[in-house]
Amino acid sequence: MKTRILIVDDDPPTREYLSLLLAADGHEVETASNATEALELARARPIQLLITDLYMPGTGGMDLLSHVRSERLPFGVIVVTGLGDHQVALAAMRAGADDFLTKPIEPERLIRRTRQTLDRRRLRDELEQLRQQLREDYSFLNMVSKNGRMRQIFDLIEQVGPLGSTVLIHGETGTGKELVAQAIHAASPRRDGPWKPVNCAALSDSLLESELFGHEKGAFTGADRRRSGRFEDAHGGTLFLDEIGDISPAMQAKLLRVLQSGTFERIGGTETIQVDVRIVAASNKRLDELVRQGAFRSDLYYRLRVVPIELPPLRERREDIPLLALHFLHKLAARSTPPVTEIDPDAMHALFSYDWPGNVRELENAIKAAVALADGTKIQRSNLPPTVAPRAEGLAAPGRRPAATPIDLDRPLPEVTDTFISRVERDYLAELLAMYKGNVARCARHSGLSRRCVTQKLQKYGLDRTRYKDGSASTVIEE
Ligand SMILES: Nc1ncnc2c1ncn2[C@@H]1O[C@H](COP(=O)(O)OP(=O)(O)OP(=O)(O)O)[C@@H](O)[C@H]1O
Repeated sequence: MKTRILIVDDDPPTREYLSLLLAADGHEVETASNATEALELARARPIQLLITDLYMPGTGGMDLLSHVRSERLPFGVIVVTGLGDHQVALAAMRAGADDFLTKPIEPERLIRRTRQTLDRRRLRDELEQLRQQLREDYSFLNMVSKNGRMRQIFDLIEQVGPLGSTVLIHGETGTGKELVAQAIHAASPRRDGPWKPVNCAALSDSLLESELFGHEKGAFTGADRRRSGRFEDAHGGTLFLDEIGDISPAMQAKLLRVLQSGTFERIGGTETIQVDVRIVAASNKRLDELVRQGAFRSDLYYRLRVVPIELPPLRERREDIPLLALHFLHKLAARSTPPVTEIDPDAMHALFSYDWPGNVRELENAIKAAVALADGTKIQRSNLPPTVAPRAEGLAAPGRRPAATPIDLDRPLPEVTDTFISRVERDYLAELLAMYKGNVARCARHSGLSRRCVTQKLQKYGLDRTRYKDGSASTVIEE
């Protein structure tokens, strides 16, 4: 479907020029000569982008912009400013413009920036949709996923949850094995009974045995009183045996006996105890491999894997990354002031591109860290851990940092804060100095600023124009 773009300018030749270029790029274009007409058109039929001149007789582009944003009209806005109108452009960005274009507008720049803004808008709309769907379609007992394999697992949990069969979950670390086990418990008639998890890898053989089966008073040194084990405690509920692949052959034999008979004795005791417990086991090691290597008993393996569940790693269900990221953001939002509720598209792109060896847990931790670092209500790429979003390359000499150059002077400003403005302005001036080899007059002419203003700003940012004379300082700015 073609995108509809509305161009607002009081100057007929400009309207004509912009319309021809954008129509040639495959967009459907409408034009308006003033803000009132533009608002009527935008309300009458949906548009995806509004490109408006800022200076028009009557209601100007800035007022049009604030109408659009206060009415929450769902389209992108690019404002057109005069050469050197950086302050005005920044004010428009603050008021909700997606980008600005400086006159005179070259065709190639118009097309590129229009496409960029449309892409960003599309991404933002998709995120908004995701947010909605997150609440409606994609959650299941504390889990979220839109991935086909995961949805099949959710269906399976619904089916086998009520049956009481033993379940064996396999998945890499952090893929959600415990959450799935909890969901099985929650989907069963035992949901009001006890839920008892045991991490089998964390305990030595003797401690694990006592943890699972309990002990009598005096059974071993330090057993000064009788203690019930997890099997007993889980009576009427679910026992979750995590990292089952790590238990020793001796423990495997003991466990098998309990699973076969449904009975056991406490350590040091003679009383046979019978319990009604559902077993859910999990491992990040492949038990079938361990069986093949002779490290895990096959009879125990088959007893455990009555219902096997294979959890896919996050990199094989990338469509879940934005969904999970927003899910964790919502969970954390209440804890931060102001609440961090958004993820910048660049940051989302980094999340989406990373391989997540630590799976969902690593993603959750990355979002937690980013929320703690976020300045404002949005997570930026720079707030993410460096493993996820590597910092800009650069083998800068000590005390120096690579400039953000070569900066693209046509790039839309992603986030408008005072520090950001200063950084952009400094990088912009450094880029100009490099381009014009330190010639202030030419920098002034290019930027539309007065020479005095350029000189003042160079002083403010500690930029020494003489260092750019021979062209060698083009990539380094003194900190
Ligand atoms: N589909 C999901 N939706 C929402 N949260 C999830 C999902 N999967 C995992 N999580 C969250 O990710 C974290 C790790 O999940 P969990 O502890 O269940 O993984 P695990 O596979 O048991 O990890 P380990 O292998 O280290 O024992 C938890 O905080 C969990 O709540």
